[in-house]
Amino acid sequence: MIHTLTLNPSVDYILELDEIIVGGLNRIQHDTKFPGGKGINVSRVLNRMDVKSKALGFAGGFTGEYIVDCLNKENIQTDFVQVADDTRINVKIKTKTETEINAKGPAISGRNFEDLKNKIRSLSEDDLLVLAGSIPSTLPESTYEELVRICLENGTAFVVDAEGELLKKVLPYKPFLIKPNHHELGDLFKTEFTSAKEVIPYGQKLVEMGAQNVIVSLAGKGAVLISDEAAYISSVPNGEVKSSVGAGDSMVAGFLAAYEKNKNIEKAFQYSVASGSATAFSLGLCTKEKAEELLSQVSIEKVSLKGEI
Ligand SMILES: Nc1ncnc2c1ncn2[C@@H]1O[C@H](COP(=O)(O)OP(=O)(O)O)[C@@H](O)[C@H]1O
Ligand SMILES: O=P(O)(O)OC[C@H]1O[C@](O)(COP(=O)(O)O)[C@@H](O)[C@@H]1O
Repeated sequence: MIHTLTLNPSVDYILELDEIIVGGLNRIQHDTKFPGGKGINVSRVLNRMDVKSKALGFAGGFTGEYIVDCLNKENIQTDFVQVADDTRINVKIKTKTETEINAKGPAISGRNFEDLKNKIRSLSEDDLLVLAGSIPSTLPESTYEELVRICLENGTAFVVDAEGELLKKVLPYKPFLIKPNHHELGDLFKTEFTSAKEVIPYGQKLVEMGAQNVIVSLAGKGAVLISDEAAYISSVPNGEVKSSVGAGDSMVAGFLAAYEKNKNIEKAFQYSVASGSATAFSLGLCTKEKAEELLSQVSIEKVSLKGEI
């Protein structure tokens, strides 16, 4: 079974208004809240795609209760470690552009972390763990590395969607999939990208460092999948972006949902991009119907890499 891990979940509070007056009183035209955090978003999209998953992580206080409640109401199984402080609230301000204010999150005690490790220890080779998002500030940057070592011991495959050192440190353990966006990839290699093609050699470096499959998303400019066999460049559908919060997570969920059905990397990548765009074109996360409606607009070009690495 797929398990998702959100070490720093959030209540995502989305505020819509024409413009924001910094230092003034702003009245909101429309507001919504969602249970958020990258692993939770993956579980919610998987559920919409009829794939069962269990959401793990840390949750505390009234905000933690809200998240667990929302997930259970959607029929998503949860097994969160209860922490003393409140789960964070992340504010997403949608004007003509999107501004995100992500809070730090609660403190995690040594006991909390031990409890979580015991839950990861209970996974087997029939399971897959998705480790996604930032970690609470009280945990060290080696946290994901420590957890994927447990996966390796138990033969549990894993996927990582994280930035910087968190991501770098898990590569030697051979993640099945990683999904940096082009900014995160640029930060890793101290460079910038303007097109999908430019990303390929850097994706290949991540494959050399251990990743089995690397998806790099470039928002409206397309996406790239790189493995040791080939690279695929994808177009993205045209549409009006309503909110791109969770678009990256929808790509991870779409990829896993399709791969579980057909074990075909190229088709899973196409479904992944359609799912990301379906979320970008929605307020909230995509539905299966919306993702499938966009599928025919996602064209994939295969680029052979044999002998080029
Ligand atoms: N302007 C856009 N037009 C179409 N699709 C988009 C747009 N912005 C984002 N997406 C979809 O969402 C995916 C993830 O977006 P991106 O911003 O690159 O990732 P992340 O959410 O991880 O930062 C893209 O690959 C694409 O499928
Ligand atoms: O847009 P993405 O990258 O898919 O992820 C969106 C999710 O990530 C968050 O911004 C949290 O991100 P971090 O875990 O990296 O702090 C949530 O508020 C939101 O639900």
